[in-house]
Amino acid sequence: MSAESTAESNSAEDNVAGEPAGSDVVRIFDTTLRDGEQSPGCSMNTAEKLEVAKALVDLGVDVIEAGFPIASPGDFEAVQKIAQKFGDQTTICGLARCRPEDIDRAAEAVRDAELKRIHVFLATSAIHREFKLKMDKDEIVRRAVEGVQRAKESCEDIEFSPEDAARTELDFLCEVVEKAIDAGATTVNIPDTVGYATPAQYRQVIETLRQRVPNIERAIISTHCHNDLGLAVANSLAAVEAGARQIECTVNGIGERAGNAALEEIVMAIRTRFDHYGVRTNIDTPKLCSISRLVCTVTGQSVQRNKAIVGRNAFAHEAGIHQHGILQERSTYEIMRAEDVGYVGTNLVLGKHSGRHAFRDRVAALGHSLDPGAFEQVFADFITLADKKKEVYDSDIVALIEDRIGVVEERWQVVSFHTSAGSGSIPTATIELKDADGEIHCDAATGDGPIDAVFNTLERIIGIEARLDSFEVRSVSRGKDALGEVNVRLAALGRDYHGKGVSTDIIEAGMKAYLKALNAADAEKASGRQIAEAAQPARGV
Ligand SMILES: CC(=O)SCCNC(=O)CCNC(=O)[C@H](O)C(C)(C)COP(=O)(O)OP(=O)(O)OC[C@H]1O[C@@H](n2cnc3c(N)ncnc32)[C@H](O)[C@@H]1OP(=O)(O)O
Ligand SMILES: CC(C)C(=O)C(=O)O
Repeated sequence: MSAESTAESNSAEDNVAGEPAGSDVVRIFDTTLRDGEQSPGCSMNTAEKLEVAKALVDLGVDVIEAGFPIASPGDFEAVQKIAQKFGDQTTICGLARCRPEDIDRAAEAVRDAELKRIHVFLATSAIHREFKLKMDKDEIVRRAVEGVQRAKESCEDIEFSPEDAARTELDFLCEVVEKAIDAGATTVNIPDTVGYATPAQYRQVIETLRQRVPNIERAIISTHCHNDLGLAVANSLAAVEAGARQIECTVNGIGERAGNAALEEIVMAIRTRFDHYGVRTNIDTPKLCSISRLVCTVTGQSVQRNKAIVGRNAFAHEAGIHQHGILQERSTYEIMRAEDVGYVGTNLVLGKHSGRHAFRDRVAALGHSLDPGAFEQVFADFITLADKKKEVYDSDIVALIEDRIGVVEERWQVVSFHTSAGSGSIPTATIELKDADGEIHCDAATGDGPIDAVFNTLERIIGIEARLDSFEVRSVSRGKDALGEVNVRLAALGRDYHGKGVSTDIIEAGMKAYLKALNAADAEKASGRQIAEAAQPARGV
């Protein structure tokens, strides 16, 4: 039976969210930009968040939790811009504590979205009540109800989360959920905040809510599972078996501590095991790998090679017996097709004589849509690369696209560079950079090796001292002339920055990566200067 035919056979009884009760659609609520961003080292700027939001819309997620607007002006701005830009295509959600100021700020941030949601949360477990919130059960219920009611004044679509639900006494959880629905919640999310649940136990929590909460059919039951014991995906799927119809998850499973349930794993488990779950999602699965790589690029955090669905080895077969089986019949060792998740292999592609039409087709087939300006830049990079390299692969094109992602304003650009190194000589770099006003700055420095010398020279010209925390280099495709990709992470001006660069010359790739990170630091330094200047009383008036 196809997913579509099952969808048609649903019961017609509607809940207040307009979804048929017992619907076979599992909504994907993506929280990469909120819980994912809470992961150490994963913070993103507004331009990067907009880039990820666009990819999430293209992927087909049902809800984007774009941030926690009260947390900072930057968070507010990102949620507001995402709401303005994408709020007519998918639901944009802002998170709020059960506090009037949080709820009003979240309401303001999502106001311009046609499809909007406010997500209010309050912890309900005994540990959180006693030690964190210092509230008794009555106060929790009162604050939860007041929070939902206040949110309801500015938005129809309200989600309520009893934080740490999986460790909450079941009787009390049922009471809070019932009152939150009566107050107007259209989705009730049951978080396993600390990743403590097991699949059987979590399944039982959802079943109990469905049996004991009299108004439960008026809301969608949602999951939000953390991965502290590596059970986030298994727990989310167990909840689907029990009737949950929204899953909160993040791309690559990033998030607080060990992370959240990984979106790509949830989606492919539901799709691949339709025979078991009998439900479907709205996700365009061939875009899974490209969004995974996008999130790696903007956060500077790569996924491990053996990561399910999106890891480099997810469809690689090394052992002879497996290769033999695959050659006879693919399904002997593969339960899904690489093309169904947009896995980028090493297909030989285009050459320097290829035109824009063929290149645009290939970019689309790789799961990317570029605006005309970015397309022209990537096409120019491709022609330059095809001139240098005998064979250009899909993975090279992906690297070129990602090299352009998140590049908003490059305050400093390379005009030329030269390095010298070798035994018996002192490694030296000489670099010319152009600043935002077009002025050329040239300097030279030495280092422990040519890369160190390049980094020291960049710091001297830009005037920012940085500490290099990590430097990773990998080959993007095969062959000695392969593109090298360098990822750096550095600390400067009290913050962490990361950058990625690609080139067939790994010294140049390292320079591009370090410059991207220093450009981001310098942009923040400049905006800090502007704020400080604006705060000064005007002089000479
Ligand atoms: C499980 C989750 O992922 S929840 C989301 C977590 N995300 C974040 O925390 C985002 C980043 N956080 C922040 O920027 C800040 O913590 C802020 C702006 C939200 C709050 O900052 P502050 O006002 O300085 O408070 P601080 O974070 O130190 O303490 C939290 C306060 O909120 C209260 N609180 C926590 N959760 C809730 C809630 N759901 N509803 C109402 N109050 C709550 C705490 O009891 C504490 O109150 P107190 O200040 O009266 O003691
Ligand atoms: C705000 C809630 C849903 C949360 O992030 C958690 O409980 O982990």
